[in-house]
Amino acid sequence: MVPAAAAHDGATHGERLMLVMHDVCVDMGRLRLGPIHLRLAAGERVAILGPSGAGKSTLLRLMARELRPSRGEVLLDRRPLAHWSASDLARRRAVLPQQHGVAFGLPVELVVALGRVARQSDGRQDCIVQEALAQAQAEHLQGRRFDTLSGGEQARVQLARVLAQVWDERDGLLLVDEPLAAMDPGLTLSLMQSMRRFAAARGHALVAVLHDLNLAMNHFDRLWMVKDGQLIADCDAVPATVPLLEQLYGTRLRLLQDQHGMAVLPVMGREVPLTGTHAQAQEPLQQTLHAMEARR
Ligand SMILES: Nc1ncnc2c1ncn2[C@@H]1O[C@H](COP(=O)(O)OP(=O)(O)OP(=O)(O)O)[C@@H](O)[C@H]1O
Repeated sequence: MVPAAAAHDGATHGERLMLVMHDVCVDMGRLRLGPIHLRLAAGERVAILGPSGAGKSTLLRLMARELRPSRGEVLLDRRPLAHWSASDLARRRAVLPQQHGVAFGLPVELVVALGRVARQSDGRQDCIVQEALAQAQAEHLQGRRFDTLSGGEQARVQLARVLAQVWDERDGLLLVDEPLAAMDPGLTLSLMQSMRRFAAARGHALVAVLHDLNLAMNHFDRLWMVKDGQLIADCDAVPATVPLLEQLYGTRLRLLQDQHGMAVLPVMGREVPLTGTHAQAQEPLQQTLHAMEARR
């Protein structure tokens, strides 16, 4: 498909480069992810999109150093991730996995405080835990056992844990995998705004794996589109990317737009021919990319 760099070269507008992936590959069972080349600037918000099983979480785990690449290198602040000590890395970046697997009966406050374990003397811990719970709209869950909470309540406590982890950092990195999937629409919106405010106030970059196209289009600067283990596009989250999204999912999409933002709706029963197998499908894609190039 189209080289990702054709649409966006990442961090080339004078921003401070935070994370670089160079020629990264990893084998995950039947899926080979990569080679991936990516650049992320401090303070950017990027949504990772793609069909189920495409390799989105795998990409996030490589950025988090939860997985080591079989080839290539991931650099954070120009230093290979492999050279970071566990405690330095824990202070600099926080990871919210899709499945957090904390099934034991810890109190909510302790689950959030787990985000602070890399700090040895931390006089502000109790205060930060409280404030992180408030940001994640989970204050009222204090005193409860984590394993008695609903899915959406557990997700908010886990979100508070990652906020607490990078609470007093500058220019850190938040890596979150479907963080709002278990939330109702009102909570989804207010927690998305909370995450944005939190990241913006500290200069943190925010990278989120998402299935919600509307969140991606309205709250993120950039989209990384992953399909079959390949990064097929790296582009701005603007209406002109809708044809790319149709190619990504093989589904016709309808874009609605007003002064409040955009909505992207799948249209039933109208499949898009996939690029690579149908030459004519290349056309809207090329036009979109040329339009993006022209805007730069
Ligand atoms: N530890 C593993 N061992 C073997 N295969 C794996 C492992 N982890 C992931 N995979 C496979 O790699 C592929 C990509 O998985 P990944 O979790 O990155 O997909 P995804 O795009 O995040 O999917 P979803 O949207 O369904 O969460 C899948 O086919 C998955 O089965």
